[in-house]
Amino acid sequence: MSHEKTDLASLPHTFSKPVHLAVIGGTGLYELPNLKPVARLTVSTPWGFPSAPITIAETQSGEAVAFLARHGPHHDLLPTDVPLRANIAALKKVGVKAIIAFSAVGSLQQEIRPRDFVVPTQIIDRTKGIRPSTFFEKGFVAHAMFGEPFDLKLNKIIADSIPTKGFLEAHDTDVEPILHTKQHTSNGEDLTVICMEGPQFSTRAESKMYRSWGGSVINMSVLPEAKLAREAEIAYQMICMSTDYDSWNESEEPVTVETVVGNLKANSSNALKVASKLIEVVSEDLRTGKLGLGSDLEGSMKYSVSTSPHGVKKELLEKMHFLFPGYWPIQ
Ligand SMILES: CSC[C@H]1O[C@H](OP(=O)(O)O)[C@H](O)[C@@H]1O
Ligand SMILES: Nc1ncnc2[nH]cnc12
Repeated sequence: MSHEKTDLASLPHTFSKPVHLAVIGGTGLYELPNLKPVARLTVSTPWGFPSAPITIAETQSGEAVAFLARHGPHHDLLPTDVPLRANIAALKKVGVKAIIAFSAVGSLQQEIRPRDFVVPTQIIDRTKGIRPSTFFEKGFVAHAMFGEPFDLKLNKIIADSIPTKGFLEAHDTDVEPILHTKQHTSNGEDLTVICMEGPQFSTRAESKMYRSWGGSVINMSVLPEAKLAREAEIAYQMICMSTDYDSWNESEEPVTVETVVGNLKANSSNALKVASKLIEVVSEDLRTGKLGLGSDLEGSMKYSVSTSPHGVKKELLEKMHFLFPGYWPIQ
């Protein structure tokens, strides 16, 4: 169902209830047109403004979901320039406990075909250390756990709710896309997303090296987004939408934006289908607390701090209170 187009600028700028679930849209996914937008929030954070105002939309059954376009509504932010701390902090402020993040990726494996979807379980960092990657700073030191970079409960909900075959639709071809999950790989192996800096794509040698490292797919977006969500105690899972075979596959032209864009339309419409299904399932879980989504992260950062809070500068603690109200008393 596509919803009548609403003039987003005319929406209220406040929303009184906390919103527990967020969808981050990547390349090709700039809105959730099948949901009814009910508010558009401009959230100022100690780390600046997010990539775009956050749209609050409602499902037919009245569940509220927050939507944020990672590269801005007109895709004018390079992967390196996405204000990730502001994005995650703003979502935390509206009450988000779980994030489903979509990303257009290159495939590093023959069996992951363009237009297939992948739910990764591991990450390898190939960014260049030029993206601010933590909410903490000199004067207040903390170390979040990141051995499992994605939320395992969210990962399982996705694998249980979306069938591997028969759910994603073929568009203008007869090849039906597949959803790849760790649960459905023959040997239960991790599916690994390599995160590179970009904005240029990889060389063939790099692409082959990533394959030798066990990489499944490659993008420019999962880090530090996933790290910041973990620090903010938000359950986070990325859903990767394959658009190309990157540069390793010598029987294909190395990836170009044209190839990526060619597959985006089919991917975006499948992403909306996946998002609609997951919004219902995850919202219900967050409402009933059945699986306790996000609950195992609650309070985790309180015990991850190395600095004694007594000597910490007041301004720094005030900044931290934006994310963790009440964790460390301000004297
Ligand atoms: C346009 S291809 C490269 C671009 O696409 C992906 O963006 P996103 O993850 O936001 O969908 C990839 O990470 C690169 O930023
Ligand atoms: N081959 C690729 N490398 C990095 N990011 C991508 N996004 C889509 N395709 C990609």
